[in-house]
Amino acid sequence: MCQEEELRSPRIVRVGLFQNKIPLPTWSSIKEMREAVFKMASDALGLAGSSGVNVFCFQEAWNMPFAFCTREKQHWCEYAESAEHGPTTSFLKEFAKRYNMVIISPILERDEIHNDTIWNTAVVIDNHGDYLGKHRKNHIPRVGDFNESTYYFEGNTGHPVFKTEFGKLAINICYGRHHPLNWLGFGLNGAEIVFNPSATIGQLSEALWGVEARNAAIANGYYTCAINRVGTETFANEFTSGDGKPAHKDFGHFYGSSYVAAPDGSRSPGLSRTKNGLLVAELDLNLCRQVKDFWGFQMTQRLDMYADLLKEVIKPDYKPQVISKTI
Ligand SMILES: NC(=O)NCCC(=O)O
Repeated sequence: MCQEEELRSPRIVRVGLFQNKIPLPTWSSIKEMREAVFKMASDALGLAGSSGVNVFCFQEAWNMPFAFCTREKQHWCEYAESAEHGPTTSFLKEFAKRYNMVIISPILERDEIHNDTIWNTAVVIDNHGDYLGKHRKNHIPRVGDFNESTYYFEGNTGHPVFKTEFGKLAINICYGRHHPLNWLGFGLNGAEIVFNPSATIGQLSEALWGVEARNAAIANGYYTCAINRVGTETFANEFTSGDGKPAHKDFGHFYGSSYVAAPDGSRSPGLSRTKNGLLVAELDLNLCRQVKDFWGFQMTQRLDMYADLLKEVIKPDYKPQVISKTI
């Protein structure tokens, strides 16, 4: 619970987390899909705008089927677009300006300047409708049907924090939530809210979902906003999971359950496991410093000691520091 302070006024920010099913079957044309998904987004953004949301975030790869399970290149790579000037960013700029709202838009990015490379990228549009910057997913899964390394490499944008009129924001895309150092990186750069746009399924990760972003909020003294995709996506062609089981056409159930966690360990209820939804939560950013002052996790974190350890561990001739009884 955030306390009143003598010297600082409350810094209230309203966040909007949107989880959505794809509105059309996966085999629809890209043009039809784009039209339908943009229509759905307009409604969600309108609702967020009328609810006074200051920062809105979509789920990972929100405007396309989560097709990476198929390992097919044709069609799916056509969804990739410029972060700066692509159709999705152009579409969202208007809404950001109209509703005075920062919009975080995780998309499949195509970087035409660098040889048409493809990335998993979150685009940040500021509340004046201007492109502010982008972050590329740092950790790419190689687990189950999450065959994302077929499409793009690990990101090369570090741990950027976007300074906005509504606080210092960062984005830790999906699988990056399993990496405590990734969360730490955004904290070290001063993030006050870290969004975790995701696409993950029941059998794989539901047991971890409520723990990881919440723990990151506690450990790093910032708010976290975990947003998961929702629904079951079925594809035209069968694919295998490399586990000896029969080929199949669907990925499993994306279980939604988006939520917000605070640096004091409290959290919001989660959205539905099966339905689209917009979670609106009001945060007082002053809580970040209050929790840091109280617990002292940052003051006691001994970065120098861990920096030395990491420097040693990455050496090819590193010998693990194990002490055993010699006879
Ligand atoms: N999209 C993505 O990174 N999913 C990986 C599965 C998980 O992290 O739960």
